[in-house]
Order: sequence, then C-alpha cells, then structure tokens
Amino acid sequence: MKVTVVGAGAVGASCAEYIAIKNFAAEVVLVDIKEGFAEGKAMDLMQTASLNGFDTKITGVTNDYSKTADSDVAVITSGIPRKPGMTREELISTNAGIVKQVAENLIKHSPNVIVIVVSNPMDTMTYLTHKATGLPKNRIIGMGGALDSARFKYRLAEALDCPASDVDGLVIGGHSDTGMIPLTRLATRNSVPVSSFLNSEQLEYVKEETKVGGATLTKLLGTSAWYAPGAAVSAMVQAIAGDSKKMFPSSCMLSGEYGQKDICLGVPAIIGRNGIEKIVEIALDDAEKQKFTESADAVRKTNDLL
Ligand SMILES: NC(=O)C1=CN([C@@H]2O[C@H](COP(=O)(O)OP(=O)(O)OC[C@H]3O[C@@H](n4cnc5c(N)ncnc54)[C@H](O)[C@@H]3O)[C@@H](O)[C@H]2O)C=CC1
Ligand SMILES: O=C([O-])CC(=O)C(=O)O
Repeated sequence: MKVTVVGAGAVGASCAEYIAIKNFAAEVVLVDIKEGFAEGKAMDLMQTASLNGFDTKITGVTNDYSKTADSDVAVITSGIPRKPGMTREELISTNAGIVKQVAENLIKHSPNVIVIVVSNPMDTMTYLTHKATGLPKNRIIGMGGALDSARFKYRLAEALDCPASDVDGLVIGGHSDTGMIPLTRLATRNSVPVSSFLNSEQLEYVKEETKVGGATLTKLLGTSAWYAPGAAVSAMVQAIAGDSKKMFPSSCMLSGEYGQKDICLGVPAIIGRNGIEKIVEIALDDAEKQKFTESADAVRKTNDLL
C-alpha cells in the first residue's frame, strides 16, 4: 500500500510515524510546500527504522505530486492550525484555498485514491474536497470522530479511574467545540453502562471536557495537538489497508442518513478497502437528534462561507 501525507507538519509527521511503526504500508510519501521540509522529516523518520523495526519506506518531496502517483490513500493535513483562543472555523479563509488545490493535485496523479481529510475546519474541508474532486462519496473521509472518541474514552477512563482499554464510547456530530455530541448514554465499561458508575454531574463534566478537548490542548501547547490526531489517522489508514471493516465515527457525505443531505458530518462508519463501506444509523433519542440537527446547522453555516 502506498500512502501520501500532504503537510509534513506536526500532524502529518506524527501520522507518517505511526503508519511506519505499525508496519503495514510499503511506502509513505510526505509532501510539503516548504522547501526541503518534507525531505527532512522523511529522512529523520527513516533514521528511526532500524531502531523502531519497520520496513515502510518514507520519502519526502517539495510540492511534487508526480511522486505521489498511484497512492491508495492520501491524507490532507496541509494548512494552518489554530492558536489559543481561536475556533477551528476561523481557519477557513486560509485553509480552504490550500485544501482545494491539494485535493485537485492529488487526484490528477491518483484517480483511485481514498482521501482522508484532517485540515480544519474539518467537516467543511471534507465537503470542499467532495466539491473540488467529484470523487465517489465512499472515497472521501473526514477524520475527527475517531480522535474525539479517543478523547471521550480518555475522559471516561479518568472519571472511572480505569484503563482506557476498559472503556467504549463514540462521539458524533461536527468536529467543533460546540458541535460534538459525546454519546454518554451509549458509553460502557466492559459492557456495563457508564451511568452505573458515574452520576449525571460527572457525565456532564466528561462530555464538556471532551467537546473542548482540542481547545484545551491548544491552550497548553500554543498550537493544536498532533500525537492523538496522528494516531487516529493511522488507525483509519490501517483499517483501509487491512480491509478490517472497523467502525470509526467519521465525517461522511450524508444523503438522507440521520435526516441530513449534502453535508459532511461525523457519523459511525465502517472503514475498509473501499473507504466508507457503510454508514451506520444508530437510534438517537430526541435530545441527541436535536443536538445533531443543531450541529448540522452550524456546519452548514461554515460551508456557506466557501
Ligand atoms: N481533524 C482533526 O481532528 C485535526 C485537525 N488538525 C488540523 O490539521 C492541520 C495541520 O495541523 P498541524 O500539522 O498542527 O500544522 P503544521 O503547521 O504543523 O503543519 C501544516 C503543514 O502544512 C504545510 N502546508 C501549507 N500549505 C501547503 C500546501 N499548499 N501544500 C502542502 N503543504 C502545505 C505547511 O508548510 C506545514 O508544514 C490544521 O488545519 C489543524 O487545525 C489538527 C489536529 C486534529
Ligand atoms: O483543536 C484543533 O484545532 C485541532 C483539532 O481539530 C483537534 O485537536 O481536535
């Protein structure tokens, strides 16, 4: 499998590193617009190969898309990250132009590629990638829900004082500080509803901390996070490579599912060799349905800025 990662910055490099360490891809091509940057990151990562025991070949190129030809998967991380105090939506004016041009370049050389969109505001950038490329809807996946769900599990594990591996849960809706919907009602610890262990106040705290997970890290780091985002993308790429049909909440183009159309929004999706193999429709209660509609309305407002 050949994977291209556009943007060799914090998230792109972390994603390339996790893909290599998991050792399932033959080749990763890093692309950046900054002269020599992707080449440098690739060389640095390749010098970890004998230490970390991987065979994946990582190369870097400065804006040369011919080197990305025939990629099976391409990850778009190019664009600016937010600074403390900003929302993801404020990045649209810079990132829309970058993502559109990158998506167009990618499909010229890899017409059969599956694209994973990471750049923010991610749901709108995923929508833009659909409009710019016209690729079938199963082949464009926005990464947000996989990360948000990992953060949800982190917060649940913290509240339960247990390992995150004991916890299951998912976050749907928009990848934004207000639009995320952590589904506490469905979250479990080893099949036992978390509401058996945590009171409503504790669950509310977990929910709110999950929603602002990205903002909390941005405040601490001065820029947005990269380890968990890179790990989330690499898990999705691995699911495509292995055709494992794992379920990740992902930003998918909706055509009536969850009552929405012509919008990319986070919903549970089965990920395999064809990208989005299936959108899973779970029964939401009335409050969750209302939150999902509000989240869609907010993403639609951002899409209107394109
Ligand atoms: N969807 C999600 O869950 C997450 C999304 N993000 C988003 O990912 C994006 C990247 O974040 P970081 O890696 O932290 O930023 P960064 O600034 O470290 O890296 C971005 C890289 O993109 C490159 N770039 C800019 N324009 C380009 C172009 N036209 N072609 C190729 N490369 C180009 C830059 O030179 C830079 O190296 C941001 O928009 C951020 O908000 C970050 C974390 C999670
Ligand atoms: O918070 C940000 O701006 C980056 C991001 O999407 C995340 O880490 O969830």
